[in-house]
Amino acid sequence: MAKIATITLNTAYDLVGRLKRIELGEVNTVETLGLFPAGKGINVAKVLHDLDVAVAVSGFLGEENQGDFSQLFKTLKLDDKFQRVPGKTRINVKITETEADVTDLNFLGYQIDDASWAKFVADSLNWSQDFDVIAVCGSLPRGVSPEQFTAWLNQLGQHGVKVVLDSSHAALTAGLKANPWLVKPNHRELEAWIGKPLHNLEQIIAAAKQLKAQGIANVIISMGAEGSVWLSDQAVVQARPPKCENVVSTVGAGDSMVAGLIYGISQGWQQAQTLAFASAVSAFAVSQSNVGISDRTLVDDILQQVQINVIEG
Ligand SMILES: Nc1ncnc2c1ncn2[C@@H]1O[C@H](COP(=O)(O)OP(=O)(O)OP(=O)(O)O)[C@@H](O)[C@H]1O
Ligand SMILES: O=P(O)(O)OC[C@@]1(O)O[C@H](CO)[C@@H](O)[C@@H]1O
Repeated sequence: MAKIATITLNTAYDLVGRLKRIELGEVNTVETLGLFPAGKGINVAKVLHDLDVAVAVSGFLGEENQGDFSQLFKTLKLDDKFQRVPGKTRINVKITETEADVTDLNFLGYQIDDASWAKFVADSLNWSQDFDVIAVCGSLPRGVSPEQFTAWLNQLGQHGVKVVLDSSHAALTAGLKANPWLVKPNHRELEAWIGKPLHNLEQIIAAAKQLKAQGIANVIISMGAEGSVWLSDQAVVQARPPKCENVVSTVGAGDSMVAGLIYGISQGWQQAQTLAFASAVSAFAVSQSNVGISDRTLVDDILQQVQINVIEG
């Protein structure tokens, strides 16, 4: 069985709620409440755990409010390789409006000093050699520069480990320079990378091909309810999940997709089967407020409805 780790450099508590409509400048009463230890890599690990896969988790945690994280790792038996640093892990606020998308308020968290970063780099390069797949997910904390991130990712990929990158903005741009083994930008992130709007699937595939050509073996572009497309050395495959009619929260949909991809790859599945499964896991994710697979039979039901289209290969 493949050994898998996820790394979240900028962990977060997610404060998740729902209301009809946000009135800017007014007092808004939020109808539901959830507070979850999260951050992209931790979300990926939670989903993999629910699929019965053993996972190690790493990155940074603020020592002042680490309690719920440490508890989660114990409960889920995740191998805790997090480095504790002075200060607090940030809290990110996610509000779903009944007839709109999620509004994210992502706060700034702890500051990483040079000594902490140097320790993390040395430790992670050491333990990473025991792993087959390492997913590096989310934004950079304050104190870690894009250049430092690229240099570390380059080293991480040198021992044959498959590096999966799921990030955005500066961390994505910097991470892409290290040519990870697999990346999963969404449609908007791909537009930002190429520097122009992409209006249809043809344009998205053309841009993704350009990204792949720089030396990335697997490029998966997620497109929200429209599904996703995966370019590998073998094929270009598109997946369309059934549209979720009752979207509760799209927070973590991308993370669930990454977990589903890693799961299929670690099982040795073919590209189409892996993408179909990842699509089902992510489509299921939008029907709930927390991240994870609470009902595997529902995922299997969705899987039956995923449409797969081999575009090339
Ligand atoms: N409304 C929906 N109905 C069905 N499936 C969905 C819906 N929204 C998202 N998905 C599934 O989730 C996948 C990832 O969604 P998306 O492209 O929004 O990722 P993302 O932007 O990385 O997400 P995140 O909000 O977690 O950062 C999609 O490719 C699709 O399979
Ligand atoms: O600021 P980042 O690291 O890019 O994203 C952080 C975050 O929005 O990503 C997850 C959902 O994908 C949430 O759990 C978390 O709050």
